[in-house]
Amino acid sequence: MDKIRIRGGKPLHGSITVGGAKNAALPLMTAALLTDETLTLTNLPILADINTLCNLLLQHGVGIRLAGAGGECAGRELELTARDVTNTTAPYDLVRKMRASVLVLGPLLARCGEAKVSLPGGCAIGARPVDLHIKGLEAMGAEIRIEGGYIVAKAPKGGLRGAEYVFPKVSVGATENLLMAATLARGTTVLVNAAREPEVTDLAECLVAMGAKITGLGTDRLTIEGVDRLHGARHMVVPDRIETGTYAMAAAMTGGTLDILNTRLDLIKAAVTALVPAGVEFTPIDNGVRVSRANGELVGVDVMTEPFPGFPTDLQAQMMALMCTARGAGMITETIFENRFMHAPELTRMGARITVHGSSALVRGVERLTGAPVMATDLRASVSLVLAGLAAEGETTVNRVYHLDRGYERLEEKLAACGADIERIRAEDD
Ligand SMILES: CC(=O)N[C@H]1[C@@H](OP(=O)(O)OP(=O)(O)OC[C@H]2O[C@@H](n3ccc(=O)[nH]c3=O)[C@H](O)[C@@H]2O)O[C@H](CO)[C@@H](O)[C@@H]1O
Ligand SMILES: C=C(OP(=O)(O)O)C(=O)O
Repeated sequence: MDKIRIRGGKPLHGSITVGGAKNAALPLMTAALLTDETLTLTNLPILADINTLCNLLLQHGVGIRLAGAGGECAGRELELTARDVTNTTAPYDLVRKMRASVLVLGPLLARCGEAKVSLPGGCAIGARPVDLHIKGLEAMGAEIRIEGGYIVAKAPKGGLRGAEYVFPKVSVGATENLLMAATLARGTTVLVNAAREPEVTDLAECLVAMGAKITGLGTDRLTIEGVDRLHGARHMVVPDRIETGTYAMAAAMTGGTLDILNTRLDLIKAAVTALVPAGVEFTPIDNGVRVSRANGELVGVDVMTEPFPGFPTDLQAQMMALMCTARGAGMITETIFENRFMHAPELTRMGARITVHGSSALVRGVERLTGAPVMATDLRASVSLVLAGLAAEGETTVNRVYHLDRGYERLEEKLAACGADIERIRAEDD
């Protein structure tokens, strides 16, 4: 397995270009199942998760063509054409690799009237059930049973029916699945307490470009009037706000200045609201944002993760790494996932002072972290260890970096170009 070795203590200076959001690109790709025409996605990130979903869509019969993969992010295009859906089963071997695979359920059911999708199962950060996806589709008339680890779903005669569904808790994935299913349902669907994440809005905008009738974009109440068919479209994937926030924290933690390009400040408002009192300065620049420390010192702040527009859980681990070297203490409360502090013991190996009590972690800043061998446990935990390594004194080795490759494109290259001493040790060279 590849590792990443970092010799810390070098301030980062330069510019980093952010890619399209993984968490937008994945649902957008599954939307291709809704039409027999071509959906072209631009600003596509090249990531392990994108490959995994390509493999799943290929076995459903989707034709896929990647253009311009060698160029800058904005030049990347993926053409997806589901002229015929030849297979409505999403097998365990592909679904287990990535939870977002469950997003084929709504589109398959809406387009083909049936779907058999492996349960994605639990994962490191929490149990992550899919009950809301299932209940919402049942409200639209689907008959669903769980059989042999699969969700086996059938639409009623004549197709899914519009319905009102009130989410008992906010779910990004369930909102996306139901939104896609509703575009081809008979009648009107109203999704209440829907997720408002920018990636959900990006999906809704793409569906509208494909001919869907959706109102309430960006709000927690989405109204979808079903249409008979959708057509092809060309859509640019929204910039990755989590990648943006991660590099912003890298600049602040190393005491450098980064221009983060191809992104939008409005996507990370909640992070900015937390980071400014922590001593981070954000200056809007052309096509992005400049980030540095305001007065040389970071200070501890309290942060609670919440659904958008609150502080994103996908930036919680990075925020914890930042607070490890801040003056004073801060409390981080995780309200979305029940097991998302696995980076805490690894950060502690680097000298951090963190006490976890249930869903809260008290982080007391230390003068400096020291390099150590650490283990990545999930995607954002991994990158928090990279951030800690960049700020630490001495050498850090992050093991199991395949997690990182799910969500960060050319991470070590981007950081090295800004002065980080970071390299990937390939398994075969180790
Ligand atoms: C590919 C993608 O976009 N992943 C993101 C998406 O994951 P994902 O869509 O899986 O996350 P959800 O918003 O669905 O999960 C939020 C909470 O709801 C719970 N829940 C969810 C569905 C359900 O049927 N029942 C249920 O109880 C989950 O266990 C979790 O506690 O949103 C999360 C929350 O912003 C992010 O951390 C992930 O990076
Ligand atoms: C948890 C994440 O992704 P996923 O939902 O694909 O596991 C993430 O992007 O941080």
